[in-house]
Amino acid sequence: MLLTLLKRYVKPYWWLITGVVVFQLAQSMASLYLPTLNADIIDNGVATGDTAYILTTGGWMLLITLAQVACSITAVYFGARLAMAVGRDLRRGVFRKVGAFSEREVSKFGAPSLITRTTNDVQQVQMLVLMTSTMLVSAPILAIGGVILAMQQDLELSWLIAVSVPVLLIAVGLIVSRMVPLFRVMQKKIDRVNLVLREQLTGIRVIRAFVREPVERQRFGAANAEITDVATRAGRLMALMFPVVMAVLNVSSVAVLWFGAFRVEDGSMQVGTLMAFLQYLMQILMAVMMATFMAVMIPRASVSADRIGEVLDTESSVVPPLQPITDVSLHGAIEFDDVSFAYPGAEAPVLRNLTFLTEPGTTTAVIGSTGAGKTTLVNLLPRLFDATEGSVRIDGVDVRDLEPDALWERIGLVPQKPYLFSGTVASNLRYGKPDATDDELWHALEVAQARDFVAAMPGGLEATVAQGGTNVSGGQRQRLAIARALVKRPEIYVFDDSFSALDVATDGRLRRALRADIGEASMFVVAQRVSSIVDADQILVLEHGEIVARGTHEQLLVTSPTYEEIVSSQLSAEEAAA
Ligand SMILES: Nc1ncnc2c1ncn2[C@@H]1O[C@H](COP(=O)(O)OP(=O)(O)OP(=O)(O)O)[C@@H](O)[C@H]1O
Repeated sequence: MLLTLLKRYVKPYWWLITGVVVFQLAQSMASLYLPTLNADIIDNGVATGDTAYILTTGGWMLLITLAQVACSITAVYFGARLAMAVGRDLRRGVFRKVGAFSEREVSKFGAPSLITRTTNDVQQVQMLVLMTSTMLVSAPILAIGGVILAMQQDLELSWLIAVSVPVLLIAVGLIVSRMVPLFRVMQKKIDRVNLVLREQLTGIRVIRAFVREPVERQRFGAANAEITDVATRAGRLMALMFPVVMAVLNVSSVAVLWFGAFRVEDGSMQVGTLMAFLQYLMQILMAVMMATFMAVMIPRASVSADRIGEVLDTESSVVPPLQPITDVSLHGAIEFDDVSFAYPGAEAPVLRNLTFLTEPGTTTAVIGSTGAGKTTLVNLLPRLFDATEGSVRIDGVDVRDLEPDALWERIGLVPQKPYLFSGTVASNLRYGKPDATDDELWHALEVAQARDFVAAMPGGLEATVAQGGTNVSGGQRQRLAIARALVKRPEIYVFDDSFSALDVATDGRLRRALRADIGEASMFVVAQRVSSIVDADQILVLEHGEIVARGTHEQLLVTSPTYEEIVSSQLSAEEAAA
């Protein structure tokens, strides 16, 4: 997966890769040339006391060193740009994919894991690109070139290379092989910490109310301890790497100097040659070390690439149609034709053989006990889920055949738990229609019975809204969400239990204003309270996923014992409260 991912995401930046390769090549060549000049200056300048030779060769060495540094910096610059670009594109790719997911896929991965995959996992791949771009070209050139040039300097001492390189490889290889399995565990542990943290933040009020802070602290502590434990084990191994490498490097240097000194003594080798040989051996070992760094990075990034790939390879279960119908003017006639629905993984269907038709411009209400399937029913309209059997049609067109954006543009959904985004009242209201004027916003607020409280907020339309709308009350949030749907002016409004937090008087005013304001649009209202739906053109009574009765309030009072029971239970509850 790592290779496939890299091929796909690195390819567009071929010019940056070319830059990296060219400058890496140049700086490696310079690195390889410097020890030869060094030997030259010692043997032909220092040894003979030729100052002029020292100065000219020294001048060349200085120039080459400067060029090497410049090439090295430029290569790193190109490499860093490449890594950042790949990281950005990957994050965008994952984000877009997740944006197209239906609820089914989001719950399959879990939101915290999707966040880790978009952030931490992408960062691992990005780090690999950065490291690779600085080492991939120079490491093999330094290793191979170093071996050739060292042998050229002195063939007899080259057995030292043959010994020290495998020793370093084996030592580092042993450490790396123990680190790799820890990485997979580590990413899972990060997922876990994210999950606990997220639950704590979203459920903070419940945690306080149930005095569960110590328990939650313990839960977070346990997740945190697990990640620390794995990270410590990986860190311990990583810490071992540096001393091991240094030990091999130092022992090899001493061995070269020891055996080289004998050859210098018997006159078969010059001091400069010995120094050059030593420098080449160091370069070779450094290259081997770079390779082992890669050996650490690759498996780690590979784990992350697999996790990113899983997301990228997952197709939304709500698939867009092959030949989408875009050119359609919807009037809002909704038809459920023998619709059944079961949640993924659940055997029993939540909705069973629903068949009904609503006329354009009318109000349809759904009532029933909790868990009867009301929310599930309305979620099928904007394709938050697709029907398992049967079809949902708008003006005769199956919602699965409509171009998804065309469908969503025409539906104004106010979910049971409306979500407000961080920003201002105005930015939230303009969510579905960015160019709406202030007058349009105030009008929508008026209809949603929200004008007064928004006017009283500091800044009015520009008043700050916290993430999730946590700085406004539940009822205010509901009314802002209704206003947001109204600003969009869709053909079909879906209110899922959107009036529950309103008092009966406000509820009544809001419904009257709504019906007058939305004109020809159709309305689908899920409600718990009979008073919210008495004037609906059609009421569907849902019981255990089936429509057990259908009609107007007056008709149902006569024909449906279930509806009559709901009405009388609510009346007696109101009388008891009075
Ligand atoms: N995402 C889900 N995965 C699995 N089962 C679900 C899911 N959402 C709801 N259910 C189940 O489907 C059934 C119907 O739920 P739904 O939310 O549609 O009921 P409802 O009539 O809207 O209830 P309420 O009035 O309490 O909101 C319930 O038994 C519920 O447990």
